Amino acid sequence: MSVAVLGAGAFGTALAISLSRNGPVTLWARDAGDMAKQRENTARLAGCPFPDALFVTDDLAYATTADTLLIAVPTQKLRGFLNANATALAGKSLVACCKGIEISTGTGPVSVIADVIPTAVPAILTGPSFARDIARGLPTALTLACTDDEIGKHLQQRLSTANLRLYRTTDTSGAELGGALKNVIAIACGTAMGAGLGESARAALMTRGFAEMQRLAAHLRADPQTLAGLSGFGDLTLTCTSQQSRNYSLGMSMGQGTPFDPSTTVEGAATAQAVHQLAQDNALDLPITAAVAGLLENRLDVATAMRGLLARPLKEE
Ligand SMILES: NC(=O)C1=CN([C@@H]2O[C@H](COP(=O)(O)OP(=O)(O)OC[C@H]3O[C@@H](n4cnc5c(N)ncnc54)[C@H](O)[C@@H]3O)[C@@H](O)[C@H]2O)C=CC1
Ligand SMILES: O=C(CO)COP(=O)(O)O
Repeated sequence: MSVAVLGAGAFGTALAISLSRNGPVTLWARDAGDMAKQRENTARLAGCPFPDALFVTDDLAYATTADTLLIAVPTQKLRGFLNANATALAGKSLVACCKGIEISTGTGPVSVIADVIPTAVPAILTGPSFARDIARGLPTALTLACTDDEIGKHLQQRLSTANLRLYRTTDTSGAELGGALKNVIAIACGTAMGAGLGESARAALMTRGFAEMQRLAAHLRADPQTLAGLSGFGDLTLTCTSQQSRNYSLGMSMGQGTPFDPSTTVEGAATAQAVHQLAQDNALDLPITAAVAGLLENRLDVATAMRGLLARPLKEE
């Protein structure tokens, strides 16, 4: 099984570095720039040199001769990327390596792939992992979700390494929801910590945020077990507790009232908007998501958002 990673941001580069410890891997970038010469992605993942088995190219036709393609572009860019390259991607195993819900459709990456490239076998690789940890070969466990279990088994074998352990599921819906929704809750947690509301408040937001994740997943008929696994609870834990997370860091800036670089990829911002819309359309009660959407759209300030959450009617857990 030959592998190429399409998209050379931090995560795509880290995956390509990690997988090339198993055998040859192609990393495709729109603008390969000096990466091939420098043998390093200095813009997105500085300090992580490329192994010899990693080949960098900006030739998509060449990269897509691999039979397994990992797509690591941000969720809101995925449809455009697929549409632009539909012919080359037809009939392939396409593994989404992004976390989010598309604003225009309210669906996740697996559904977007199935919609644009119906002949492809879509899958998703998701779970708790920072790009830098993966690139350094630190121990990591992720979820590989593919509705076709036989193909899922092949992908699990090929994409696991000595330090990157993949667990398998056929519940693509649960896996993509966990990865998308935890980012929204991480923004909420970062905001609380940035505003000095304390670690007890963060624990409350994580727990009640997880309840929101489960509520939406149940509504969309995802398996609750998936949400309790690496792609849900696991990634929620990592992202809500680490300043390495861009979602958490955006929240910290909002809580502190400090500026944040708008060019940073923060998937939870668009996903908060998409999920808030989904909740409204389906009469679902997702108050933390609503608060994050309100903060991001400047409809709410932090104090008002927190007061609103605390003043909700008391209920059973
Ligand atoms: N950075 C991390 O630690 C992790 C990131 N992820 C996920 O990986 C996805 C990508 O994030 P990062 O790599 O961190 O972002 P990044 O901001 O480092 O890179 C995004 C890359 O996508 C490329 N890109 C954007 N639109 C494109 C298009 N139409 N065609 C080709 N390339 C395009 C950009 O040029 C850039 O290289 C996100 O969904 C993120 O949630 C998942 C786990 C860990
Ligand atoms: O998804 C991630 C960790 O699992 C990376 O988080 P950020 O996108 O918030 O940096």
